[in-house]
Amino acid sequence: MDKVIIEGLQVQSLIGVYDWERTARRPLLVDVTLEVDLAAAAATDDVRDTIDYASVADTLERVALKSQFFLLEALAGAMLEALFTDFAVQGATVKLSKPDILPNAANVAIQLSRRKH
Ligand SMILES: Nc1nc2c(c(=O)[nH]1)N=C([C@H](O)[C@@H](O)CO)CN2
Repeated sequence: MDKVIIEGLQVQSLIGVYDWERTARRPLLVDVTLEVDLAAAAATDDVRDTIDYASVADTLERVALKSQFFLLEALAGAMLEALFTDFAVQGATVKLSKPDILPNAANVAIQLSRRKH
């Protein structure tokens, strides 16, 4: 299956389990892969025949900004829901990274994948 991919998209969200995390939004990084048939766009060279990755980025930024989840899993789930609502995708994977949160780790992340049923 063809894919539309965004890597390292920075979004802002109020997120975290602990009180000290719930006073201000923090930056998160999103990697997203959308499963979509790109044959038409490859043939027509027309952005109207594909999924515009700028619109995908807008959706992800909006979901992150308006939410106040405790867990990365819940935010990733909300992002997947919005992606399936806003775009004609067959499947999607969202990886959410929370950099600089564990002193002895380069990164922490969760990844959720869903397919259209
Ligand atoms: N699987 C997860 N584990 C943890 C999360 C999370 O979102 N998913 N979050 C936290 C805290 O909020 C963390 O950011 C601070 O230690 C802990 N574990």
